[in-house]
Amino acid sequence: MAARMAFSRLTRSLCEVGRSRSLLLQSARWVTSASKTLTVTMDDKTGIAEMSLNRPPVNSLSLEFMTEINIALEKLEHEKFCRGVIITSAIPKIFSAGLDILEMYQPKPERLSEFWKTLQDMWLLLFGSRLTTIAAINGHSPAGGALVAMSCDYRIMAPGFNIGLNETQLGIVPPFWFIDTMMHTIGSRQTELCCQKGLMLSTEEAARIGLVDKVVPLDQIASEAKAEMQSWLKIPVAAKLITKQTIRAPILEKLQTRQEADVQNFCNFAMKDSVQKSLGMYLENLKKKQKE
Ligand SMILES: CCCCC/C=C/C(=O)SCCNC(=O)CCNC(=O)[C@H](O)C(C)(C)COP(=O)(O)OP(=O)(O)OC[C@H]1O[C@@H](n2cnc3c(N)ncnc32)[C@H](O)[C@@H]1OP(=O)(O)O
Repeated sequence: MAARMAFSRLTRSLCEVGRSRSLLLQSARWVTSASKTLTVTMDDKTGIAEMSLNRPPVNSLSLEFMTEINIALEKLEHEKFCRGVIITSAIPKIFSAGLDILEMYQPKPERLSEFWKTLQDMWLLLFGSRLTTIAAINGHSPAGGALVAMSCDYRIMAPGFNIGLNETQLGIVPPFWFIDTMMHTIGSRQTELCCQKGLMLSTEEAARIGLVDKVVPLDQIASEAKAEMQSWLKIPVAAKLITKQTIRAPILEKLQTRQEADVQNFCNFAMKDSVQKSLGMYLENLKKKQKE
């Protein structure tokens, strides 16, 4: 029921944004069509898919982009030959800048709630995926970008970048399920330190506290992610999946049982004058930084 509702929301969002994002089976590989912002390929010999994010300038997660990601994730989830997916970025030095702040700044209320539902769906799909998921983090990964990475089963990151839930630095609060995902990854003490201070950790710092599992040079990220995936795919699939579900089900259920309330909370919070002011100032600083 919940999955059907999520899927119908996805379809509705897609119609609303008026863009067609079908995945086509071309000979042995799945590829995205009609889209420059997401490329999904599947190696039918190994069952390993790669999803490459390509929304310049910084892979920020807009309603349309997340809708596209969700449709691709749904498709891979139901593709019986697919066993694992590697998520990476096609944009140099940026994995994802997180949520598109422009979606939250001076928003239209209807679009704002659709935006949040679509983000919830993305997290539910990724964190709850039957597939083995690996984030090949080849660039900076703040906030929503870190959420995508933390929702995967394994994280490989190149040196020289930053990752973390930096929401408090923007004067906003990380939602409970962002925090839960981080607690699941690094435990509650480290999560509290990271989230209260809105820390953006270097790759090495992130590896030290287990936010990242492996550090490899940028030019080896793709091959290392594939090698790591192969080792995960050797584990008996049912045993691995049931274990994953046992660990993640309570975390998923917490959001599933209060999705509507969470949307309402977010919209009320985002529309507050003080939050709008913080977001406006943050956007201005980003632009100023560019001119300096
Ligand atoms: C209300 C409750 C919500 C709670 C949950 C919130 C979750 C989030 O994800 S909030 C978003 C948090 N993200 C960030 O704080 C990242 C901000 N961006 C950066 O730190 C940097 O842009 C960078 C490290 C990702 C990349 O740096 P650089 O390569 O130097 O690129 P620029 O800073 O010059 O940015 C280029 C261009 O992109 C715009 N931009 C950057 N991030 C975002 C974003 N998240 N959303 C929308 N737009 C973004 C930036 O303003 C520049 O725009 P132009 O000046 O128009 O070129």
